[in-house]
Amino acid sequence: MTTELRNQEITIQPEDSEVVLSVERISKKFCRNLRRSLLYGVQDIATELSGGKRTSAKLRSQEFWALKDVSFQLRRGEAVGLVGSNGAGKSTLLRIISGLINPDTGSVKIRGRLAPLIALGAGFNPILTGRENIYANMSILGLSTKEIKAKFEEVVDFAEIWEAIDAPVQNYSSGMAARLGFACAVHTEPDIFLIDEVLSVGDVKFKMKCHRRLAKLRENGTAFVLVSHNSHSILNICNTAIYLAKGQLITVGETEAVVRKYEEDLCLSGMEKATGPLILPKKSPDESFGLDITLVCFKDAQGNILETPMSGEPANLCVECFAHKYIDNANLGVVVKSLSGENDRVLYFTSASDNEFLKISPGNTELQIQMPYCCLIPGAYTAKIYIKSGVCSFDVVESFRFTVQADKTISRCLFYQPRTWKVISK
Ligand SMILES: Nc1ncnc2c1ncn2[C@@H]1O[C@H](COP(=O)(O)OP(=O)(O)OP(=O)(O)O)[C@@H](O)[C@H]1O
Repeated sequence: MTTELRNQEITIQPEDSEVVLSVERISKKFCRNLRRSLLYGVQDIATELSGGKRTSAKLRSQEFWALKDVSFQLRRGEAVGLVGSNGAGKSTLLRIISGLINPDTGSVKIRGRLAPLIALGAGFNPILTGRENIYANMSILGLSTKEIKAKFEEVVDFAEIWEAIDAPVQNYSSGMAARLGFACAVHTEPDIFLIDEVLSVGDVKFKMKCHRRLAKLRENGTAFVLVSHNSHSILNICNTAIYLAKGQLITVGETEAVVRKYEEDLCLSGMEKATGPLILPKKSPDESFGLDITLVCFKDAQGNILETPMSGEPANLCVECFAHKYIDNANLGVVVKSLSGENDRVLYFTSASDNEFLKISPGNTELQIQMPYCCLIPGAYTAKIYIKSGVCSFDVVESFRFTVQADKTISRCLFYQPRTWKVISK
């Protein structure tokens, strides 16, 4: 499988008839201060009324870019997932695409009918009945009264709200309102479907029904933009993904690679990205127990220092030490923990448990744990490294922090397992 991650640059091809959605250099700024925000709004209206031009590409005091220069295209039948942490700008992007808010710069081109399913039930009037809301909602989504009449029973059947159809929507449970919102949107048979986190609502049976329906729509050429914090939904539904952070498009490309990059960043965020060798201060003779660890690092098979080991690639964990005397049965131990906190102890090995008793001569020595491949998945780790002889401890490094990266697609599991595939005819 090829892993393709692109940065911000994207070629917009307006002539491509398969393109149903083209988002071109969209930027949107907001102001966190409500009073100022209202003031700017009034100023902008006044400028426009007096024939002037808004300086929309510049930030005023207390404004920030919720989206900056975001471009992408969506073709018929394609599904793109939007990933990014809270406040990254995903919902803002969907709201701009659906026309709920205007961008400050850039444009959105849509070919065909668009159905935004941005907040389930949000498009409903609570005092109107389910029946009345179906008509109101579907006509906003572009269907004629005749078309809605023809689909009405199907919508009610899908939403499974037969007995409550003439009750006001404010009396519906959140699940019922969610089902009705989904049913209205899918039955408009849109060319582009925008879905924001809504697949996580409803019971399992209804979720499965939604997924089946979405698959059918997609077969018929509907394109999707899906926002979800659930990577599994994105991986199962989308063939491409976009990773947003602080309003910027970080990467766009094949779903698994983008989700991996996002999760890697998520896992590393808040902690310093640890790379390179750990050099330890020299010990005075009083502090030493006869053998001092002087350096810990990873090296490749050729002996070059590895800033970050790569999943699936050879990696030698090297421990340099200075011995004051001859030691004939040293035991080197390594305990690796994940800094993401999910897995307590991910690796633990000692030379003694491998029946290797290391002989160390006085002076400088490098001890190597040669690993044909690094089995750790991308993330941040800490290793405790010690050298003992029996119960006598010579030296210990409490925390050697390192980061593992990957240049290939690593499936979402706990370890990386290198493998080859064969077909043997019998
Ligand atoms: N109307 C608004 N006025 C001011 N700031 C806003 C407004 N709408 C959104 N923002 C801010 O813009 C940024 C992007 O918000 P957005 O809702 O698009 O993020 P998101 O990626 O959808 O986050 P989440 O995953 O939490 O839903 C956030 O900092 C948010 O606080």
